[in-house]
Amino acid sequence: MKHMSQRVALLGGGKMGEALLAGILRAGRTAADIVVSERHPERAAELRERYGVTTAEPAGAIADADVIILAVKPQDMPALLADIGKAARPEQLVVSVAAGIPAAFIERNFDADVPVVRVMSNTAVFVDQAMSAISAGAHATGDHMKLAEDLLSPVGEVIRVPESQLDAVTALSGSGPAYFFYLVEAMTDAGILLGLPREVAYRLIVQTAIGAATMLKETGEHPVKLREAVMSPAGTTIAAIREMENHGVRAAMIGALEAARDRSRELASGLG
Ligand SMILES: NC(=O)C1=CN([C@@H]2O[C@H](COP(=O)(O)OP(=O)(O)OC[C@H]3O[C@@H](n4cnc5c(N)ncnc54)[C@H](O)[C@@H]3O)[C@@H](O)[C@H]2O)C=CC1
Ligand SMILES: O=C(O)[C@@H]1CCC=N1
Repeated sequence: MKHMSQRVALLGGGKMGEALLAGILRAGRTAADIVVSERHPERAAELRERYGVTTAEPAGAIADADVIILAVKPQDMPALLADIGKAARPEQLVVSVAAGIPAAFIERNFDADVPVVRVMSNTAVFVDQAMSAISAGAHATGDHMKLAEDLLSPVGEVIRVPESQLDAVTALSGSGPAYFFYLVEAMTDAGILLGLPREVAYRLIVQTAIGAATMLKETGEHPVKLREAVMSPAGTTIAAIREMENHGVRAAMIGALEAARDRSRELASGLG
């Protein structure tokens, strides 16, 4: 089936759900082919109004779907699977964007052998600059993985990883946008401390971040080389880098991402 005519059921209309909905509509899918299930009525109404999609309860939403996207919080996944476990069919593809929820957990909540592809994406889906990693569950074939790639590639980059790496992926790129927003916040505060108006500081930093990311992506140079090209001997940059090393910023980042990976692992514990 041409993937653009596939019918999609999106279960969970929150931040990631809306990012994906907006993205797949931008990619050319029609609202008529998408049914959203969102348990908060006012949120469901907002999505109907904004995107022209229909909404339904989970079991109703998946009835005619070719692809079922699970975009609820990990803690809400067991209840959602209880709602759709008997209705999901082997000819459908389930795509779960939930952090930490193993494909095997999702599979064993279905009566049939339903193919599951896990995805760890991020909110940059909103601007078609997402980083998505996908992993196959036990019943997912190469065709299912291709289907998931076709769903996600219009909204960003897609890579395939073993499911065992998805907790680390969540720490790096799933949560990753927040680390950069946090850094921008801190640098903006520094700009204010140094006497710049907030909006000037913010504009300087955001464009510098875009420039640095573009240099990393387009030059293919190692970040150490790119950093050394900025660091003039006895100059301003090395003065800042020394302070960062003195404050253990590098170790803090490593510890922070390890904590995110550990939390992703914890999300799976106690699922039953
Ligand atoms: N927010 C992010 O940047 C990212 C989130 N994720 C994952 O995406 C999933 C969703 O995260 P968010 O969108 O941030 O959460 P959210 O809380 O914004 O959205 C979840 C939505 O699902 C709805 N929901 C819950 N149970 C439901 C049910 N049984 N039927 C219908 N709707 C139901 C909630 O009302 C809520 O609107 C999570 O599993 C998260 O781990 C993955 C990558 C990035
Ligand atoms: O913070 C979280 O748990 C979700 C998963 C990755 C980004 N947001």
